Amino acid sequence: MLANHRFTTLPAFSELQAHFDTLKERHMRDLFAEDPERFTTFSRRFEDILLDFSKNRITAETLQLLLQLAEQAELKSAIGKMMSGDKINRTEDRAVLHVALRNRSNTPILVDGKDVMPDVNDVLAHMKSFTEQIRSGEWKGYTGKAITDVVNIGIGGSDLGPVMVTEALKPYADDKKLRVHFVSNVDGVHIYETLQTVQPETTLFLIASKTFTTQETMTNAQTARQWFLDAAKDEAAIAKHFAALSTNQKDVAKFGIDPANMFGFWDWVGGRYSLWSAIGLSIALYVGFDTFEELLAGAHAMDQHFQNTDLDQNLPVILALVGIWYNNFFGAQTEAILPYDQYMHRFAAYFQQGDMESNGKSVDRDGNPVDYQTGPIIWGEPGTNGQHAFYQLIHQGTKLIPCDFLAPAISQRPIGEHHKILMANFFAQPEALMNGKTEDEAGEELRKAGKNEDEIKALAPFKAFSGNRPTNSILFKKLTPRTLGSLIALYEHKIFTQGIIWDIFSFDQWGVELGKQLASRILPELHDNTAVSTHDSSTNGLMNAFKDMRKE
Ligand SMILES: O=P(O)(O)OC[C@H]1O[C@](O)(CO)[C@@H](O)[C@@H]1O
Repeated sequence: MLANHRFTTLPAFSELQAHFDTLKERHMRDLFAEDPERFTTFSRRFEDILLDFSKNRITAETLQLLLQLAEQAELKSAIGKMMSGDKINRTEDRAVLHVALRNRSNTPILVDGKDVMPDVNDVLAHMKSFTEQIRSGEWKGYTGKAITDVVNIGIGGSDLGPVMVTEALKPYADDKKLRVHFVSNVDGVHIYETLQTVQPETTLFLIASKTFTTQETMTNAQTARQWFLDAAKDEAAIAKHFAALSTNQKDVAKFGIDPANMFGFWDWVGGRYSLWSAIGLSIALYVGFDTFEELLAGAHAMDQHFQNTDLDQNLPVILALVGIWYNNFFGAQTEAILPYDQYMHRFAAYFQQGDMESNGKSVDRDGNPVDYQTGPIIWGEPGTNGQHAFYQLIHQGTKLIPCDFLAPAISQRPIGEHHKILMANFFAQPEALMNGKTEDEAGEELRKAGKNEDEIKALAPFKAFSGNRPTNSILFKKLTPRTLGSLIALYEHKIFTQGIIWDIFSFDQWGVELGKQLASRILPELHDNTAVSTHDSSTNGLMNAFKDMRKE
């Protein structure tokens, strides 16, 4: 069981508040000027990953107090509890063991007294042999042809991780053994457009759903099944073209999927932490099983770092603490994740679910409403695209938006000057956000450009940048499977750390239930043209307008 505490009554919390008052007006430009060692003091390395957090509004004292906060929240003990299979997801009475899925050292991890590792290894072995059969062409479809396309049907955690990772590791699929497609939205457009691009006789469908009851996924799966049967005209052919990634054996069997094609996992794998499980089968099929294992190994290495490294050297802990500093003291509402790597273009979207579904909570572990801020709004797009879209607000808007910049030192696709240009931007943006530009500096530039003093006076306020806007820079050698695994685990553990310190449960997601319940109540009401009057006037009005529009 996790120990409860009231976040705002931890001794370090009030010390941080007092400290904040002394620091809030200080400019990072001055902090850098005062300390030539600032980069060394506020940067950490893990394998090929460098975290520079020196461009934050912190001093050595801030870091010390934040570390005390983590200690007072008993973070170390909480990490130990997660890693050893304690049922820390109390509202669902479950352990939280995505770390077991990538536990490459194979040390036993017990849940209810039973080591989970043999089952984990069995599923990995099953995934491996299946992957090899499909990729080698040994596995034949119902007309005797090899599989060329894999369609993963899933949503949320059963989609976002595989999408993000297959995009990120595209260079590792250069052998072009298989194409992968992802269908998530219940909007029929999504499955329609995907089915336009594949052939029944050479397509493998992966029905990815932890519960195997998710409305969107089951609707898409039934449509895919029907589309397939329209061509194959034989239910026996399903065994060659459908596999299930799920914890729900009963419903998988009901759907008609051969039990030999079911890849299981367990209730202690949270949906948004499941890409390491059977849910990652599309990844393994796309990049090959060895590459998938490297991804697992990278995550495992980060798990060990998180568990065994002192808090002040611990990358996930530092990221988490810096986030708390802005969230709870500066009042920042959002955090941007900005990868300068086109292959990582779904990284922010992935952690939108990872972070917001985990820490979007307003009740503490005692069941009391919290009187402080918890999880931030996560958003972001790859650089440099974002620079030409929303960075204006980050540079000159009224909101404080802490940003994480991520980039590889070595491009997967070194072409001409592209990577150096990309990296020049990666270095320039955090520098600009930190330093800003004073009105005097802006005026001087205008003077040099030939403007007269009246023009300078009129224009300089618009051309000035306040600066003092915080960033973390995460520079890594190359986006290898191992590094990607480590980066994902880095953010996962950041989320865990923040949840522990905020005294909330990060591994349930009750907030998604109400909308689901209402949708299932509304669906039957859409089946005929009868006017609806059972909801509030807005919902009634909208539903009735919908019915009217469809009459015309
Ligand atoms: O894998 P499943 O059971 O289909 O769930 C999909 C997603 O739905 C959610 O439960 C939220 O509705 C997520 O937590 C999960 O990742």
